[in-house]
Amino acid sequence: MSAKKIAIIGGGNLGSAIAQGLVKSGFSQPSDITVTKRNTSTLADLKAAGVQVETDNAKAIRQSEVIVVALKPYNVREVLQQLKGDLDPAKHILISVVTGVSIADLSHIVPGMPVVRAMPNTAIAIQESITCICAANASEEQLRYVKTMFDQLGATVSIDEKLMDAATVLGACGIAFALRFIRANIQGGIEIGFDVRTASLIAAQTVKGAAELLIRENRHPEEEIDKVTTPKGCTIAGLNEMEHQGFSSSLIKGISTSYNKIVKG
Ligand SMILES: NC(=O)C1=CN([C@@H]2O[C@H](COP(=O)(O)OP(=O)(O)OC[C@H]3O[C@@H](n4cnc5c(N)ncnc54)[C@H](O)[C@@H]3O)[C@@H](O)[C@H]2O)C=CC1
Ligand SMILES: O=C(O)[C@@H]1CCC=N1
Repeated sequence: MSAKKIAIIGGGNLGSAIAQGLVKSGFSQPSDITVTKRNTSTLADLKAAGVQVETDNAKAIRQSEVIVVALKPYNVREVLQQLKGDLDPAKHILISVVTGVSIADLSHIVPGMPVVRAMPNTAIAIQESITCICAANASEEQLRYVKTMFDQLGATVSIDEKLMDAATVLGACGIAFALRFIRANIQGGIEIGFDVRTASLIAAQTVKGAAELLIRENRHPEEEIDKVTTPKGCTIAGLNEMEHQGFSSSLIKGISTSYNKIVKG
C-alpha cells in the first residue's frame, strides 16, 4: 500500500475511474485520495467509499504528494496556471493523463516539476487498464512509484513520448472501438436468435477469451484464427464476407483518423 497522498484534479470519467481503481486495488487508503471537481455531486459513490471529494484544487494539492491531472486538454493550461504557486517540485510529482499536452507544455506552465505523462483507459476502474507512461525530470524512485501504482491498475508499458498520441488511440480510444465491436456482435447475435442478455454474455466472454489467448499464451492472432477456420466451414465464410465489407480496413482507417484528430486537430 502506498503511504503517499494522491490528489486527482478533475474527477470526471477518467479521474473517477482512477480513484475507483486505486481503492479497489488497495494501493491507497481511500482517505489518502482526494478527487476534485467544481460540482462534486457526481462523486457521491467515491465519497461513500471514504475518498475525499473537494472543490478546492489548491487545498487538495497542498495535502498530497502525487498530483494526477485528469482535466480536459482545453482547460488544463488555465487551471495549472492558477495552481502553479501551490505546486512544489521538491514535494510533488505531476502525473498528467491529458491527451495531446506534451511534457514540454506542462513543464513550461510549471517549471522544474517532475512530470510523468500517463495514458490509461477507463478499465482502470477495475484494474484492467493498459497504461503507457513516459517521464521527464523524475527520479528513479518517483518513476518506480508511478509504475508500481499503474501496475496495480492493470498493465504498464514505458514508451517514448513521441508515441503518446498513438498510445491514446490504441489504448484509450481502443476501449470504445472494442466495445463497438462487441455491440455489433450482440446485434448480430439477437438477429440469429439470442435474447440480449445471453448475446451480451456470449459476445463479451468470447472477446475476453480471445484477448486472454494472446496475453497469456503470447500467440499471434492469425495462429489462433487458423484453429477456428474449418475448410469450407462457416467461420471462414463469415470472416471473408466481413473482409469483403471492409472490416480490417475500416478499423485501420478509424485508428488513423483518431490519430490525425489528435495530431492535426
Ligand atoms: N475518458 C477516457 O477514456 C480517457 C480520457 N483521457 C484524458 O483524460 C482527461 C479527462 O478526460 P475525461 O475524464 O474523459 O473528461 P471529463 O470531462 O469527464 O473530466 C474532466 C473533469 O474535470 C472537471 N474540471 C473542469 N475544470 C476543473 C477545475 N478547475 N478543477 C477541478 N475539476 C475541473 C470537470 O468537471 C470534469 O469532471 C482528458 O484530457 C482526456 O483526453 C485519457 C485517456 C482516456
Ligand atoms: O476522445 C478523447 O478525446 C479522449 C482521449 C482518449 C479517450 N478519450
